[in-house]
Amino acid sequence: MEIYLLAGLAIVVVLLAVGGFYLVRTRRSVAPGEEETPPEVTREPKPAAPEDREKDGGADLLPPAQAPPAGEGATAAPAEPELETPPPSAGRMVRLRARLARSQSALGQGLLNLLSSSSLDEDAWEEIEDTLITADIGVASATQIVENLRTKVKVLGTRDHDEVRALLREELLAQIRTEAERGVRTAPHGDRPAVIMVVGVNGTGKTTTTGKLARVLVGDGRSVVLGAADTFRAAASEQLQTWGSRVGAPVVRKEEGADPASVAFDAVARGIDDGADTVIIDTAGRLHTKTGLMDELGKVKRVVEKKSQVDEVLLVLDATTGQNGLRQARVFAEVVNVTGIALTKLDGTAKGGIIVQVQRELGVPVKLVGLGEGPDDLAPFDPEVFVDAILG
Ligand SMILES: Nc1nc2c(ncn2[C@@H]2O[C@H](COP(=O)(O)OP(=O)(O)OP(=O)(O)O)[C@@H](O)[C@H]2O)c(=O)[nH]1
Repeated sequence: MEIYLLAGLAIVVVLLAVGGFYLVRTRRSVAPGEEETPPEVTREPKPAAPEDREKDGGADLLPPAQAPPAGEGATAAPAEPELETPPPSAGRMVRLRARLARSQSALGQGLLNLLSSSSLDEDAWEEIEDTLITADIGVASATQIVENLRTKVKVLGTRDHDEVRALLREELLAQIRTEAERGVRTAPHGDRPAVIMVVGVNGTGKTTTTGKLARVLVGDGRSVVLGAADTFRAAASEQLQTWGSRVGAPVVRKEEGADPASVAFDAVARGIDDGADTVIIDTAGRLHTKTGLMDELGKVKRVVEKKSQVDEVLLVLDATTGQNGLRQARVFAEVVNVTGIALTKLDGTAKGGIIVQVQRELGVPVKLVGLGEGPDDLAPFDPEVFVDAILG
């Protein structure tokens, strides 16, 4: 009997020892954090709910916050990309004044030297006019400025540097100021976002300006949706996605070659669904034929207007392209109702006079100026800051 008891006890001890050994081994093979993972967390990314896809209108909607960072496992919560806080629109041009002064002050200094010289003869007046024309101010405006200055200098009999500067400032401002409202219309209408179409020839800085404008608006506290309707070049949509990601603005995009009007429509639909303040649509601007351009931009506008009115059609113009750029601008103005001009690359040319000429020719104000390749190098145009930068 005792033998049976002892044998029973020995079996229990052996079973306990073997059980303990396996328990320890199993626990060691589990990574420390993993044992807390609830079983229902799956390794597969959750497919989008059908209603979400419907809401996106089938477009490739890639808001950055939802895209998992490359190389990370699907179990890890997608890291929120750090969003940038761009500076507000107010005071931007003042901050960029040094750039303007660098590119434009040779014009102002040349004019001031000529005007305050003791021998202000016919040749000097001709040289003043040539200097203005060389700065792309246009013949009509240059002639008018010279005529007005001649009269004033004669009447006042002045050569004093400060007085001459004040006269020139007045004349330049008179040419640059316009009656038309210079602010970009970005405020929503009730539950509908403001819609801005950005048009222009490729390479002028259209996509960059669209991205920079989104930053200006985000800096002013507005919510923005971007539409990559330049489907002609896949890189343009990628580029816009990057701009949007940096400030948390959703970008509505589709595959290369997709119908630009459908992207624009989806972008506005997304803007309405999201309760966004402003939708900005980057369009393709290849100048194939005038009819082709008219058809494309006309269709984009018509289709957008099924959802919401178009508040602004901003024409992007490269300041370094001079007369060629103006010719292109004329074509755009003929096919679409341009409401404002975004003049880019003003940091790269001394021909800031193009502002006067383009406003005069197209009858629409320059609303924005690009003063560099940096993300915040776009500013609402301020004529006084501009003229003061020219005159030093
Ligand atoms: N220096 C300077 N460069 C600028 C400015 N604005 C845009 N650019 C540059 O101009 C180049 C063309 O800009 P994009 O925005 O790609 O031009 P786009 O008109 O959209 O052309 P696509 O993308 O081909 O449609 C880029 O290298 C920009 O960085 C500016 O104000 N100053």
